[in-house]
Amino acid sequence: MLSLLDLRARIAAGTLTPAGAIDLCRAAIAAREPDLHALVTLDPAPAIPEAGPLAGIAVGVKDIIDSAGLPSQMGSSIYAGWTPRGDAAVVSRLKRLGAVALAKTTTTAFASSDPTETVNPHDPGHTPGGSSAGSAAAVGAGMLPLALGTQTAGSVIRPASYCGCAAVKPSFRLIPTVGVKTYSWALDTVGLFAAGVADVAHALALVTGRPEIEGAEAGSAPRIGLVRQDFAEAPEPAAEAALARARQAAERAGARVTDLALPAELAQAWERHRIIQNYEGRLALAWEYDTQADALPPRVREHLDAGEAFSPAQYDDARRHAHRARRVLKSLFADYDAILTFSAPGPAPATLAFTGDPRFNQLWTLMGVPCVNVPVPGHRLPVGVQVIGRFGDDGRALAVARMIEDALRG
Ligand SMILES: NC(=O)CC(=O)O
Repeated sequence: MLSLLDLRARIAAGTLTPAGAIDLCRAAIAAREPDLHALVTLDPAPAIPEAGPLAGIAVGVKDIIDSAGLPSQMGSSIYAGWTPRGDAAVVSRLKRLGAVALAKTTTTAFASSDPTETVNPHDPGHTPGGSSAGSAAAVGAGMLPLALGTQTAGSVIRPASYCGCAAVKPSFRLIPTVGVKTYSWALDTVGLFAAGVADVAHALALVTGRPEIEGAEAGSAPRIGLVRQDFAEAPEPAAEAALARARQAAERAGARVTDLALPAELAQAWERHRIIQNYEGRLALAWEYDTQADALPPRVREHLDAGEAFSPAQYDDARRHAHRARRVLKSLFADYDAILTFSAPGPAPATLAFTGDPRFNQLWTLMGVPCVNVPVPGHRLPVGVQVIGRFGDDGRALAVARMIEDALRG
């Protein structure tokens, strides 16, 4: 994969120019994209700033996030050719840092769960995951050093796990969603994909203007709660093995890892995630649903039909459960520095018709807490584990994730 930090170091050392770094991506895209189908649009002649902390860094932008002058097609025929005038807030920030919005990456329709044409960079017979399919695949394939995604259920962490790259779904609203097509205003979170955890941390610190995110320390003996989320169906053996390896690596690095059973309030919130997601999705996509329902692919249609059936009382009840669970989780974090759990039920499923199950992700999206995917080496197809921090403690979550990543690589 292309490391953002490595490219920046070579540019700082004068052995690579920003234009040269972009050319490296173009060459990798030329080599891999014909088989991968991760990109929707490639900017033929983007401005390439010479200066800035992200000068020379090409970014993939999920096709529900606006980049001025490039179409935002939402993975749907309804928006074929739709081209926004301006940048989404996060894209504008990246450009100000010197980055180049080189390509729009594939998304499932409206960031829901219908498949895209993108394939897994490690095996074309397997899904790359979703909904941020193209971003995860492009970074995992070494075509881009940085990509933007979004997560409403598991759309950053799960595809990163399937494609073998690092990713962060930050604390809720840490990155603005202005200029991002909304599915659920209570859940949608902009996330980042990059080769390794250090690359992701560097990008998040710059994008948010918070250098403390990159400077945070894991501590000499971080307290890690190992959470199995037993309320979700059991994972596959490969995910179990990855979690066990990550636990051993964390303990080798000095962490104190203890099994943590989540209180009932968390399971109750977990099972109500879909009510909030689809009730809000039905309202957010009212124009599309009311005027062009036949153009919606089957899974989006199914989710919006479900949203149509939920009452305001059910929605309000789900939000009360979520609020209660956030309070319980906050008190849990008094005794832990991070949580370690599954990123996905297993390796990428051997199909292109299904983007995978977000059952190990959805609770944490609803809780609004930072989640980091750490690739775990040793499997033919990538399997990741998820490091989760308390709300607003993105730096420490990334530091603990980095500690585990280093120990796994050691
Ligand atoms: N947008 C999402 O998070 C949906 C998913 O997890 O597949």
